[in-house]
Amino acid sequence: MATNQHVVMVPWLAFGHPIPFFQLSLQLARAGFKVSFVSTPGNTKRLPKVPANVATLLELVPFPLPGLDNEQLLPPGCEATVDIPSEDVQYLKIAYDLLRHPVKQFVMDQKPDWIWADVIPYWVVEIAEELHVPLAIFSVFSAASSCFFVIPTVLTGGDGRKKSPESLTSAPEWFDFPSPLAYPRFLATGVHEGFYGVNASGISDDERLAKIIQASKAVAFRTCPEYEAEYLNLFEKKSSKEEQAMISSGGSMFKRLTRLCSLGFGSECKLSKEQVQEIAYGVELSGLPFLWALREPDWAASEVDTLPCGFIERTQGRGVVCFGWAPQSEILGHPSIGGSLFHSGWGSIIETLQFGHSLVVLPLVIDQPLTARLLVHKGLAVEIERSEDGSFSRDDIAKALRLAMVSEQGEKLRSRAREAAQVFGNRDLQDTYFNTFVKYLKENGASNQ
Ligand SMILES: C[C@@H]1O[C@H](OP(=O)(O)OP(=O)(O)OC[C@H]2O[C@@H](n3ccc(=O)[nH]c3=O)[C@H](O)[C@@H]2O)[C@H](O)[C@H](O)[C@H]1O
Repeated sequence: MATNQHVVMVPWLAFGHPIPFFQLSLQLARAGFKVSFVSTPGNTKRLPKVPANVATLLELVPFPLPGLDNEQLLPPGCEATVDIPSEDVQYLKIAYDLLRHPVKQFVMDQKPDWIWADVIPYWVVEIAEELHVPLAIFSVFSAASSCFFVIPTVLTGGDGRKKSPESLTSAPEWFDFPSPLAYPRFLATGVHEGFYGVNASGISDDERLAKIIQASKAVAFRTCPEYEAEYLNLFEKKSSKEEQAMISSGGSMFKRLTRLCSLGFGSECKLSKEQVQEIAYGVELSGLPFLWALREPDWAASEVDTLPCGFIERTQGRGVVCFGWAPQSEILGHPSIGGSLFHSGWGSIIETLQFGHSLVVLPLVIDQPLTARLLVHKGLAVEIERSEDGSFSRDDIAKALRLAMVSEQGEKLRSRAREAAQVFGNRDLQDTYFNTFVKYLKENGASNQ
């Protein structure tokens, strides 16, 4: 059995991806694997420092993002979705796809035991096949979201039928159990276009995912059966893949629920002026203390312009707005945080539930409506009421925050969130899943072929 196997990690350039890939890389290095984490110089600089005790095993491999000819499709220095408007992500994919060349050379030189890829770099398939390196996919999405989109025929090597926007508004026909997963009408068209639409990169996200999944020996999910066993079983039943259930590295258990609410909307959501203002008025109306991680949006001339006039002054002493990239994981682990208002990004959900926080969700893009539906179905979150056109009101924001954080009828929600911490923050459980994952790697790596 190979010892000190070498794993090459290839995450996508959206921060909900490199962070879990980095956490997994750290765990593998601690387990004695050599890990090469491939990204761009700007992104590797934004990751936490590699601890000294694994610095010889975990290497960040920064490949400069190739320039996109002189059309300046991407402003210089933009290396992640957080740096650009949503409509420019297609150009980031073009630049990212050009990394296939340095990555192929690296794999040729290093001869690793594994390539573990994300859902976007479909070109790793050709590299893995040509250089005979086992390929697998690490899904930073939940098993439920993956089951919703990965059509069974794709899993068995057939063509993925492109679903219609209408079909996204109900649970897929291949779900053999009742499921709340579905998109509200006001998001279905946008999500459909984002996943199935062909963009400037020349290949749609669903085709990228299908190519990688079909060529992968295994699929690893950042989750656990205690939360979504029915979806993990469905995925396994519909595919010949083995799948490893595991959860991200947990933090310390959260002991006390106090009333400070943290707000964050991930790295991909670009909130409009109306949305930011309505959220601000809602937080103000709730009367709750808060900490808001707010990235300055493109439409604001300055940080202060982002918020309603006088908001900072009126909430002085009760709330803090942290502009720019905030240390979210650390904030959530702080004993004064009692709950979170999030966009329902899977990474933030895992980070929140491991501390037993009560959750208020405002899903906006990609898989968020699905992860929100499942959280509400399991009694772990309250979702902000939305109108037909997707808009929401400050009153609904305030009502949901008070229900989740302080009101009597929210006690059941809060106690369920505390119970969820027994799973999402359970190190023993995570170690069990991780050790199963390591055993699989060692028994199926290149040197065992
Ligand atoms: C998986 C998928 O990738 C995307 O992730 P996105 O970045 O939006 O959100 P998270 O998954 O919460 O990931 C966000 C990650 O960025 C970290 N963070 C964010 C903001 C900040 O100021 N500081 C931080 O440290 C946060 O701690 C988390 O680890 C898609 O939306 C999708 O919905 C999600 O399921």
